[in-house]
Amino acid sequence: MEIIFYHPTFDPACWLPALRKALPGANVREWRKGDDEPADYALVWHPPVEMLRGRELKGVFALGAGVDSILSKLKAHPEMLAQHIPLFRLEDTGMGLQMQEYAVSQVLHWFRRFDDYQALKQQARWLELEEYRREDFTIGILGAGVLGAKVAASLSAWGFPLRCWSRSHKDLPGVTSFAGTEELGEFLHGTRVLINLLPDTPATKGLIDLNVINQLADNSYIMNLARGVHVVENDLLQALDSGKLRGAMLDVFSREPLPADHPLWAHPRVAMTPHVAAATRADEAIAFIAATIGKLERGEIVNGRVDRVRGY
Ligand SMILES: NC(=O)C1=CN([C@@H]2O[C@H](COP(=O)(O)OP(=O)(O)OC[C@H]3O[C@@H](n4cnc5c(N)ncnc54)[C@H](OP(=O)(O)O)[C@@H]3O)[C@@H](O)[C@H]2O)C=CC1
Ligand SMILES: O=CC(=O)O
Repeated sequence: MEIIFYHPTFDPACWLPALRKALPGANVREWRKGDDEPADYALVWHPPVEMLRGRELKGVFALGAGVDSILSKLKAHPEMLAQHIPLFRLEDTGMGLQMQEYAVSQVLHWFRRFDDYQALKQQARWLELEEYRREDFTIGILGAGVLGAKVAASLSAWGFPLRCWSRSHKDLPGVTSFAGTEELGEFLHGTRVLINLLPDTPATKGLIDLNVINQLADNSYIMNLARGVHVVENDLLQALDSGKLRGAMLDVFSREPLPADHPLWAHPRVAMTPHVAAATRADEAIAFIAATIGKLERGEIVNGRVDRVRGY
């Protein structure tokens, strides 16, 4: 079995030996420009078109959870990957726990008003603020897939009222489920903390705009852990300035790296991280890929296949 690997930033010296160990019998090589030798599987992130074009692969694995970049490239270059070649993505592989750490720590930060106390500290003011009550701190999670469900489970342990919004209804313990555009308004009404874990698809781009934000509870918070294109950044800034939103925690942006002159950098009630909410962990990703290839070779059912029409 021949496997080709391409990632613009991952170190092949770390990945290739680990892949060879997990897939004994497979020849794993780093794909380099000009390599058109046969391959059975490709493991990729932001692959050049010429790497995949014309290959009769048994499967392509995206080395991350989101497949928006590869699907948008495919839209521009449909010849890159024939429709019948299955595309897989990483399901959890350690990202769930990272998302839980991120979401829980930030929700508690807002709930215990550490952002307000930090602002008071800047003014050397000793002031006891009114406590927030859990019952006024409903958390709404956009996207209740692999990562959204994990985040919901971790917040549920802290006793917050929880709701999720997805395409289909979910049965998650302690979480009220809403589905489809017809239930979006009900989901937003009363939500105090909005956490975004949707995939980037034509249906979700620009979803978090002023219209959506205005339906949240007053003094609400937004945490974007998915993709920058989900949030209309000017609308977010407007809602922060009007006081509708109390704060935003952003991991992803419409442009990455965020340009140095972008107003989000300077906004006092915006906190941010540089797209690090949940990184691909080599060991767990390789275990998932090796197990999936094993199942594919044996003709078994596998997880993680992307529906290219649906877009995730
Ligand atoms: N910032 C970071 O470091 C990282 C960001 N991510 C982002 O997180 C995203 C989510 O990952 P993951 O949980 O694994 O993805 P999943 O595919 O498992 O979950 C996606 C969820 O979104 C829902 N959904 C999709 N389209 C719509 C729609 N139009 N309306 C309502 N709900 C919709 C799905 O509904 P249904 O269940 O009904 O199909 C599903 O619940 C990734 O696509 C990626 O962009 C991922 C990893 C790291
Ligand atoms: O943003 C990262 C991913 O895995 O998707």
